[in-house]
Amino acid sequence: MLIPKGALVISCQARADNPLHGPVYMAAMARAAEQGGARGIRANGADDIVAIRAVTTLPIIGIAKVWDERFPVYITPGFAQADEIARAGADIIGLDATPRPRDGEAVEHLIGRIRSELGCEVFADIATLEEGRAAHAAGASYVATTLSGYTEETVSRKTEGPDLELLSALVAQVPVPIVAEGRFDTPELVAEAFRRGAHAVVVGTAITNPREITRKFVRAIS
Ligand SMILES: CC(=O)N[C@H](C=O)[C@@H](O)[C@H](O)[C@H](O)COP(=O)(O)O
Repeated sequence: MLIPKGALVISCQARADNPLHGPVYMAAMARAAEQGGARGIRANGADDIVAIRAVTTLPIIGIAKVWDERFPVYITPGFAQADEIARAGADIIGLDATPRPRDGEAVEHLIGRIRSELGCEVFADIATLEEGRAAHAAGASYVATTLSGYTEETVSRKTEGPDLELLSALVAQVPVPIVAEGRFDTPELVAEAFRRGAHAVVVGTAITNPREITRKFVRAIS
């Protein structure tokens, strides 16, 4: 297992409209995260992954976001994207493991192919306990709460903070390393995730998105 128990993983992602978009900035973010004690990096797209791979030996959870208005699934929807990010240097392939429609094969099949053909661990982003169970049954190496609050089924449960209830339910009922991800935006919430039995915690926006961090401060004074 590449992500050690107790690891803080930092998600280094910036979309095209973000001033920090681009491999140079994301590689610098990854180096800063490593110097700060991160034990894994989550990154999007082959260009960023190549640049991050060149500056760190930390395990990389690679994802490839592809937006297609015909399908709700955008995190590594198919094998072609998984193959591309594995070649770029990702050790672990992160993907949307919900059963929602996607441009490609069924997720169970996709998980099996990533393991057997690419030899990579699979990091399953899910939104419900049932989806966590199914991802484990399909052979995922890690199950993460990433998509809670972001699928049609769970959007009504989206709170400002993370979905701690889902985290606890997964830890109790799904026998695979459970990763806390999504809106863990304070050190206290990260500590709470570990108290609840998380194997690792992924933090993104609160550490690597200065624009959102600034907005949070500005909201507090306006
Ligand atoms: C729902 C979705 O697409 N989540 C994405 C997955 O890669 C990222 O946009 C998040 O930043 C990441 O999951 C980390 O979460 P947070 O930024 O809340 O710490």
